[in-house]
Amino acid sequence: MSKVLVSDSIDQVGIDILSQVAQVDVKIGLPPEELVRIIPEYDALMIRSGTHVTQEIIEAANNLKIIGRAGVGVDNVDIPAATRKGIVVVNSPQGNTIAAAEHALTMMLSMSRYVPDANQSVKTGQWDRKSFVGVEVYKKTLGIVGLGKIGSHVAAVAKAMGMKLLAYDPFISQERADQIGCRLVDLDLLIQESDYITLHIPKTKETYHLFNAEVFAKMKPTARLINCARGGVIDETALADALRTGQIAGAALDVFENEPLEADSSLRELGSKIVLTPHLGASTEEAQVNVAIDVAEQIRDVLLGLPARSAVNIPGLYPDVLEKLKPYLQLAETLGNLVGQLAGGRVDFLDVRLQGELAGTSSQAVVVASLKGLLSQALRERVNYVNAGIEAKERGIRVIETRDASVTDYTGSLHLEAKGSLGTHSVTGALLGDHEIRITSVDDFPINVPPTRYMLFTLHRDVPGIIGNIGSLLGRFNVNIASMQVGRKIVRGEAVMVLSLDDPLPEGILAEIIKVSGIRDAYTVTL
Ligand SMILES: NC(=O)c1ccc[n+]([C@@H]2O[C@H](COP(=O)([O-])OP(=O)(O)OC[C@H]3O[C@@H](n4cnc5c(N)ncnc54)[C@H](O)[C@@H]3O)[C@@H](O)[C@H]2O)c1
Ligand SMILES: O=C(O)[C@H](O)COP(=O)(O)O
Repeated sequence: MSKVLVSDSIDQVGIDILSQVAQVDVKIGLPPEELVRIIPEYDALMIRSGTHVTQEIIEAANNLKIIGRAGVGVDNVDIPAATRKGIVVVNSPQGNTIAAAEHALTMMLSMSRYVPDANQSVKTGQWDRKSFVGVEVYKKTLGIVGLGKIGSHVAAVAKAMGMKLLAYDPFISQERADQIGCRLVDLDLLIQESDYITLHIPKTKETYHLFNAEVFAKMKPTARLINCARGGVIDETALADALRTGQIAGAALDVFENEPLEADSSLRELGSKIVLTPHLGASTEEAQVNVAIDVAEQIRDVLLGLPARSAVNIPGLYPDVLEKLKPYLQLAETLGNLVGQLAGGRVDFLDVRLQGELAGTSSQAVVVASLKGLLSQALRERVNYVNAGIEAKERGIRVIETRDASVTDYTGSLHLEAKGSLGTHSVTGALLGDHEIRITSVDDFPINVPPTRYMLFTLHRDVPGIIGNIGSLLGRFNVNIASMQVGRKIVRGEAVMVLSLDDPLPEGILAEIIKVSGIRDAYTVTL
């Protein structure tokens, strides 16, 4: 039975789903060295933002197939290391959208009306109505940085509260911003004109300390900043200075560069100018049920050999695409394996040509499947849909994709051409009505054979006697021929012969085959 480690607190509904297919161990708050020690036992790891899945942990994770992040942000997982190791990483892109958006709005309002401080004052026996005179958000300008799922929901609610909306997001179209009712502007203008700025961006190289001393100097002195996205997008030391010196009026933070926030952080000493919560954006009952179900189902599926619906490191393999392309992916893997062996080791170029009906489909998954097949001889079970692209890149394989919808020999066909240590070779394949794979050309010679485990390909002159000579040679070595076919472009010109064999070719026989008069070249392939 598979084993799943749950190392952050997740809703019981997730544990129940995982328990259908695996032994589930819940161990929260493990020190990193303990995680490194026990991770080899596990097939799957389920986390939230509390567990940092470092390269060291991934390298030790010799049985791990999937890391499930019950939430959105995967910046606490070393994705390149997981990808290289062939571990699929999944998240729940939408399960906590509403919770996070509502938390940002809560922070905006409670900061504006001093709710946390007023509450504290009443609870400590006071009745102070003078110190907590707030400001309204109505008719104020809200600058939204990152107009994705959470930013868009914040925009919809803020609009209903009568706020004017500005947005900065270099990856969002004007049309989308118009739909949401936001004026798309550059970051500088947003910083200068906003009364409130709310951040809904991921933490990346580009967004690290995006809000820094220079930015605070440009903000209105009455402006307030909200961050329910990720710690690290704000320079916290510069923010504390800006609040202390009155450069800006307030801040409300749910996320921090280091979590838990250090006990002596200067952010804790800014009184009513700042509202702080301990990363509670996703902490609603509804969101926790959503993300636990979403991610536990994906872990269960992957452990059962099914695809994941929200993998962040499998290019192009969305469930609907996958369902349609599944038979073609098998074709691509088989042809990739075949052309890789014909081209010899050290392939440095692969052309993936999608023909006929296939030319109209999303090619990314077909390319990944072709690469998986191509690399399977070298990497065996170490290569999968997760790491095929990165492995190919690291081996310096240049991949190009071409499309030719005009090819109509079969409904859809795939042509792969590879250049390797044995020169440039190509294969084409198609699917029959029942999804059976057919190899339909080798080095542009037309054939029609199903792939089999052991195959022999020869390039020869189309003259009498060759087929008989090869047949008797194989007979002498006790190799049984299951089927044989010749493909040629012109009579008595060059031709290829394809033999399906019941047994692998014994050592040394290929050299004997090449010596047969008329044979130019011979290749043996194991699929
Ligand atoms: N506080 C919490 O508990 C909590 C909960 C959920 C999500 N989050 C965080 O909120 C953030 C947003 O989540 P989402 O679901 O809306 O993600 P999303 O992917 O839907 O939206 C992110 C948006 O940021 C934009 N973006 C990327 N780089 C940018 C840049 N340099 N400048 C401006 N915009 C940029 C993208 O184009 C995208 O539209 C994430 O960091 C996520 O981890 C926090
Ligand atoms: O990215 C997210 O989904 C949020 O930051 C939530 O994090 P959490 O699951 O640790 O609450």
